[in-house]
Amino acid sequence: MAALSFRNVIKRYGKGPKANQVIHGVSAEVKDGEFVVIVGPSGCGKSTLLRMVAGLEEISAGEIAIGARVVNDLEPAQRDIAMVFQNYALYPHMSNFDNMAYGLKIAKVPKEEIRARVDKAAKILELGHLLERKPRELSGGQRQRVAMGRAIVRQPQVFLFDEPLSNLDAKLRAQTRLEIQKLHRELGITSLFVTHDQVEAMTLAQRIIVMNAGVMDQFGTPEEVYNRPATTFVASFIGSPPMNLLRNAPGVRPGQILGIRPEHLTLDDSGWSVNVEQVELLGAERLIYGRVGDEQIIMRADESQGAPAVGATVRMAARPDRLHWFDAGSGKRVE
Ligand SMILES: Nc1ncnc2c1ncn2[C@@H]1O[C@H](COP(=O)(O)OP(=O)(O)OP(=O)(O)O)[C@@H](O)[C@H]1O
Repeated sequence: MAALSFRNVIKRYGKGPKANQVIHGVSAEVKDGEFVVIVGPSGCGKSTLLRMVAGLEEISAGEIAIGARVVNDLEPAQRDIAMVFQNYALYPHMSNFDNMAYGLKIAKVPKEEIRARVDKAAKILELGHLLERKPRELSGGQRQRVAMGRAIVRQPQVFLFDEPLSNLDAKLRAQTRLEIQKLHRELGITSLFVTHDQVEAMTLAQRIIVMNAGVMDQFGTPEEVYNRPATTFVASFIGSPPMNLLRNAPGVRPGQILGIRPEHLTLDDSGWSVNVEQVELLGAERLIYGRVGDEQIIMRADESQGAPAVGATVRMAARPDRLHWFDAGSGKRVE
């Protein structure tokens, strides 16, 4: 196991004046044994960051270190990492056992040791009875577990996961998420996990890196990212429905943005006047969509608050201890 350091990492695709810089100086220290999720919308650079750790992309400037070793110039095979991909990348003609054993065979690990390591991984992943089958004879979730098994047997310093759950249906995704958590508890291997899914990020991560167009906007625990978003981008990316960001509401001065999560609004006679445009019933909760002046506002209400009629005018107030203030120019949180 090892810590993982990003030191002012930059990535450009292409050379010369046509070069396209996509990672703009990322610095972060992932602790030994930590599970860190990199999250952000499509194109923000999360896969590029992961692929630079893996050695599948060159690092244009800066350093990546695994433990005490700077890995910039090391081949992927020398980096002591194992990667789990979205599309499993299993060999279809090999049994699941051979798929899991393949990397060890190449590395000339003795046969008995291969058997022992594969059996141990299969036990952790509950794959024991499926080892003699081929990948096509498994479900998507089972295939993903074989892919994880192949990574585990290598006993790497660092696990890299590139959207490994995105091909699974919702139920299997939730189940595999639990398995990955269990795996991390048992093995304690430093892990970097890329996803565009904020729920996955919030539930899996010990800490989250939120990427915004090649810049790391925040690196913090799920609680920090949710309760103290560093920028308006983080505030609107994490949380569903997103945080309300108001520029023109009464009480907001020019140059400021006021952030309020939908669950921190209440119907209260002292609040803003809001025209209700839509009400969505979500089981025990309802979402009330409305307008305060020319801005949209969303409130999450429980049953006790009743449901206003569409077209009605209500008053909404924010919990004063749950206000977030941002600078309108930079989008950064103002303390
Ligand atoms: N080989 C390449 N050549 C040129 N540009 C690239 C290359 N690979 C990625 N990019 C660009 O780099 C940026 C970051 O891409 P990257 O794949 O890291 O994003 P991502 O956050 O992982 O997105 P997604 O969730 O869609 O996979 C994008 O603008 C992309 O177009």
